[in-house]
Amino acid sequence: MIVTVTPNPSIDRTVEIPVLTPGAVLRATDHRVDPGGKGVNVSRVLARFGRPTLAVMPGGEGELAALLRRAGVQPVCTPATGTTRVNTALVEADGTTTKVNEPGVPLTADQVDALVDTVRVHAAPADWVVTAGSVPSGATDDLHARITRAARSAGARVAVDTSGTALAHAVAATPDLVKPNVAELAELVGHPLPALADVLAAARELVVGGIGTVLVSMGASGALAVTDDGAWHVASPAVAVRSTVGAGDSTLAGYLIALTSGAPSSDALHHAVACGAAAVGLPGTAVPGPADLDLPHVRPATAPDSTLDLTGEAA
Ligand SMILES: Nc1ncnc2c1ncn2[C@@H]1O[C@H](COP(=O)(O)OP(=O)(O)OP(=O)(O)O)[C@@H](O)[C@H]1O
Ligand SMILES: O=P(O)(O)OC[C@@]1(O)O[C@H](CO)[C@@H](O)[C@@H]1O
Repeated sequence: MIVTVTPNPSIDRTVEIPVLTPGAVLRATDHRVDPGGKGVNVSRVLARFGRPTLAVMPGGEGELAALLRRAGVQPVCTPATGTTRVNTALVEADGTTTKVNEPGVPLTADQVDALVDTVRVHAAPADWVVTAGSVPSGATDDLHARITRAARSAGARVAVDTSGTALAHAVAATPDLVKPNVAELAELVGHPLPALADVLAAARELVVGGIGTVLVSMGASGALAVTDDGAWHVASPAVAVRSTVGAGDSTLAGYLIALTSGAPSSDALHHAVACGAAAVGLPGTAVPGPADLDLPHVRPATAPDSTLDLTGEAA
């Protein structure tokens, strides 16, 4: 069982437009609504792969909980007052995505404590707890670190996907896995990472500091996994990009699905990249299931090629 935690969940609204012209009245060619938030998306992928999962999140039994149940995910709602935020993605015909994320429902100190306590309870029977996304106002930037410590004290392994100061706090709590993208990792280590060699060095630094696995998603350049046992890179296959929203969450879910099936890190990374690539081929925040994967077209994991230039990815 994998429990996910999304302190700042969302309803994701995607509007497809031919091209984004600031200041113009744009006519949508299509639109859709998905449950959203990083942990929520990980749970949705797990559910599509038939894996048991719970999605812990602040909020009542409203529209988001109903959407999640329809997606086969059991929500665990913790106390919060307010309406779930709506995050809007404007997706152009070439797949370029502009995202507007609302701030979300603020939490009181008691509501933050209730979230952490709920995680502790549900972490006890879990193999992994994934805590991910932004920190809502009212909570402090050490929220994912607190959740990491609570889940670990209950015996679960912990994966974190967040950014900025919240990621720095989480790293100090040494979770079992972190999943930054290149820009997030660069901010964490405090310098740009223009080549795969730089990303590898930064990831190794974290592993030496006590993080079990650093899984770096690198957009069109695929993903890198670094553990105590080694480092592997898997390139992304060429994909017609429909929407990149949720690709990182699908990558993390794909990694954990394979790992908890007993796969070694190299094969887990292969599965992760297949899931990420499948996600970008789907509209909005739609997430992949087994039938969406094109495993034969994803190249096997190799030792990272230090000369690979990542310029073009956010470095
Ligand atoms: N343009 C692309 N072409 C092919 N694959 C892609 C592309 N963009 C993303 N991917 C796949 O999706 C994975 C995750 O992408 P990315 O690194 O952009 O995640 P992210 O920044 O965490 O995204 P998000 O926060 O929106 O979930 C990549 O490792 C890759 O497998
Ligand atoms: O505002 P945050 O919490 O950083 O990110 C929220 C979000 O952009 O992340 C998911 C994609 O990873 C979306 O479903 C959601 O809208």
